[in-house]
Amino acid sequence: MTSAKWFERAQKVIPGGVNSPVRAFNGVGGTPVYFKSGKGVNVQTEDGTELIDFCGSWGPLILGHARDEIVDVVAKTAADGLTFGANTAAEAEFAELITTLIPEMDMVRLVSSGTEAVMSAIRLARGYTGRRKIIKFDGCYHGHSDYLLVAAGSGLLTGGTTSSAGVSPAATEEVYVVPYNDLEKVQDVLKADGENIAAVIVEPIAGNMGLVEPEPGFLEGLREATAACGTLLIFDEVINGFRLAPTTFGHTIGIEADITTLGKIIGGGMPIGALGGSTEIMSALAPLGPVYQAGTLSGNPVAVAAGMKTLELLRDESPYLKIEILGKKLADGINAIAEEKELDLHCAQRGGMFTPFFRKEAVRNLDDSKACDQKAHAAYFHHMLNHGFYTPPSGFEVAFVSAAHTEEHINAFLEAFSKL
Ligand SMILES: Cc1ncc(COP(=O)(O)O)c(C=O)c1O
Ligand SMILES: NCC(=O)CCC(=O)O
Repeated sequence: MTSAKWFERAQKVIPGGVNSPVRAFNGVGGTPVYFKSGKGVNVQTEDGTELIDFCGSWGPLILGHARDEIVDVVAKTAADGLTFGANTAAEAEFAELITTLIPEMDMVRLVSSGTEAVMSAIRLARGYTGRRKIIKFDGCYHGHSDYLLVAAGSGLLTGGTTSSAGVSPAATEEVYVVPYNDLEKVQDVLKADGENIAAVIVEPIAGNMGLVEPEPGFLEGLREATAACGTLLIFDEVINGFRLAPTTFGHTIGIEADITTLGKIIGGGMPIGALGGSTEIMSALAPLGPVYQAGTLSGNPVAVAAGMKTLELLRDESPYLKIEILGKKLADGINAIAEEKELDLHCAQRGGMFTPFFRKEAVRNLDDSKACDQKAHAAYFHHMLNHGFYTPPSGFEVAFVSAAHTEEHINAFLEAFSKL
């Protein structure tokens, strides 16, 4: 049965036919593709076609689909029990590995998604500081917990709004929203109300309004300004973590956040999230401290096994230079073709993350990203799809090059792109 037929069936029993709005193709039009199987960079669809995947399940698949070593350990672990709701040796080993690879984390708590990790990090920051308010950045997305569904990126942006119905105004009234890369504004807010602000949360490299890099001094400035008034700095590294090196982005640039959240890559394709920080801050979590945080499936043995194997492979194989070279080749190629054909676009790229922005000028915040031509993005998306390449179905996302991609895949992508 075709994707179109499956979508028709699904829409009757699943709201919008999807289990996450970003999959609905609302930003690009047309019918979502139904995936059947994946290996390496290739996915097979219900339409009988094969696609080369540059979405990578929105980020977890830095080693590609169904890497043998990960699938093997998942199968073996699953055969020994899917969940216990009790402690396992593997979760202790996994926490040891994470805290070794991420020196700013003395302790880490595992949860089941990035959303949960961030939701818990915010509660922890409030509980630890005894303050209520937070600062977030316009266009950053931190999952779908109430406090953070304001001025949010990702699927909300794609849907044409940046907030959600059903969120109590009381929740969002406690959130200051500041443009990304606007350090002065953050300093002003902290100066005026710092003693009531529990945390500043930021995606150190933003990935939910397309790829937007922090300008020199921005993250350093956040570190300084928060430290000066006892406000915690939270780096949401759900996308960034283990993306550019086998550690956090914060660690690679020498900036220690007070709390770091992780997800995606650290589960190797299984549902997981994590939050970590110093012993002092993490000790505020129950059962040591007063901040409650829990989960039936937290530290799930199958997810932990997949995550452990993924981090070990990343540590031991270090595919990062290869991914960076391929990512740069892709972005340089797109930019050269755009120049030659006088297309109004440029490609932002960092390591394996890239976003073709459909305007020539640089994008440094949400307003810039919103000024890009979304119709042109939709045309690009469908053109690439028709040529056998799957990229995120929205102009407000990042696409991913993985360790499973090769130069041939990049050349083929550029060849197809040149026909745009
Ligand atoms: C930076 C960031 N934080 C949090 C989340 C939420 O993670 P999840 O979708 O696993 O709940 C995402 C992605 O969706 C994200 O990109
Ligand atoms: N960059 C945005 C996401 O990764 C979101 C995935 C989802 O909500 O399904």
